[in-house]
Amino acid sequence: MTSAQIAYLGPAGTFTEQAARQWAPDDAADAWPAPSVPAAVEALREGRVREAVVPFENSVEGSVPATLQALLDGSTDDGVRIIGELHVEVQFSLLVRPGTTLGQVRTVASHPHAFAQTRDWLSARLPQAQQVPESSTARAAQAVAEGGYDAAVAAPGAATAYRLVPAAEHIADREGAVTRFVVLRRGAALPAPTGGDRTTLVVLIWQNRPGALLELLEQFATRGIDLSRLESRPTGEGLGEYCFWIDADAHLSEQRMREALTGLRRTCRDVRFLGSYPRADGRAAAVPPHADDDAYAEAQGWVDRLTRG
Ligand SMILES: O=C(O)C(=O)Cc1ccccc1
Repeated sequence: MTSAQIAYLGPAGTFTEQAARQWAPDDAADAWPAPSVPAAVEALREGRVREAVVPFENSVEGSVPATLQALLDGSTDDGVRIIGELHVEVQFSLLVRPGTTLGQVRTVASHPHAFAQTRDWLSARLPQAQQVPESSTARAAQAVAEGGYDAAVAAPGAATAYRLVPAAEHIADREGAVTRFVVLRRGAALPAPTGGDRTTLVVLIWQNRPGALLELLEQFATRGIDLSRLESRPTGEGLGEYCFWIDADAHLSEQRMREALTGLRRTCRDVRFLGSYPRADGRAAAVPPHADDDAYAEAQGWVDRLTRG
């Protein structure tokens, strides 16, 4: 692989490629289709690419475990940060080699998230077909072109790249499914606050301490910070050992977020900061008057005056 500007979950024709093009249209010609999410993140850690675009979560199926794991796998401070996010509406087609009919399909390949979003359609229309997970929808389409499977659940646009044709289109069980992609950089300056930002954290609480999760949530609640995502994931250290993935609707440069983070650092076993970045939907955060920077500055000034006497 030569040095590229941007890595994405490949090969060509994935939804992640659509997200990468949307993020950096000028870098499209110099993008590297990584064979997996960990490979894309690794290329970033090794400085072979400037940015990596990876799928993070989906409105139907939830988070993409490979991405969460890849983000945690580095050293505690490898400098890899989320600097942006994108929402992409995904549509699925069943792609086959020209001449294959629906009735001839015995094996279907795709990314597990694509299977999850077309489950009802596949069980109604291809109840006998074997479903084989692949690293991405486009990898599945490529494998169909190579003769490895009869069909792939993939983006409509993948048909052109692999000379396939749709045996069925619009096969998602729910219309309007949205996938959230994140853009990663290593050693990047913190993106400037916009007033509609998000901070992603991974927090380990002390086990066997009653109220530990409540204490974690209070760090945000008392500082007027809305949480848009909270997910517990196993740490891999044993049954019952969990970490919490949190998206908080505030930027690290805001005092309320800095104080929440200080509180987490004091009271939790471990805190990983994965980035503060603008929300894809551009929605401004509703900051209660008691939690804006002016309120913090006024209160801090009062305490300082009391201290000085
Ligand atoms: O496999 C792809 O094309 C991806 O980009 C991952 C994915 C799979 C299914 C829905 C959204 C993203």
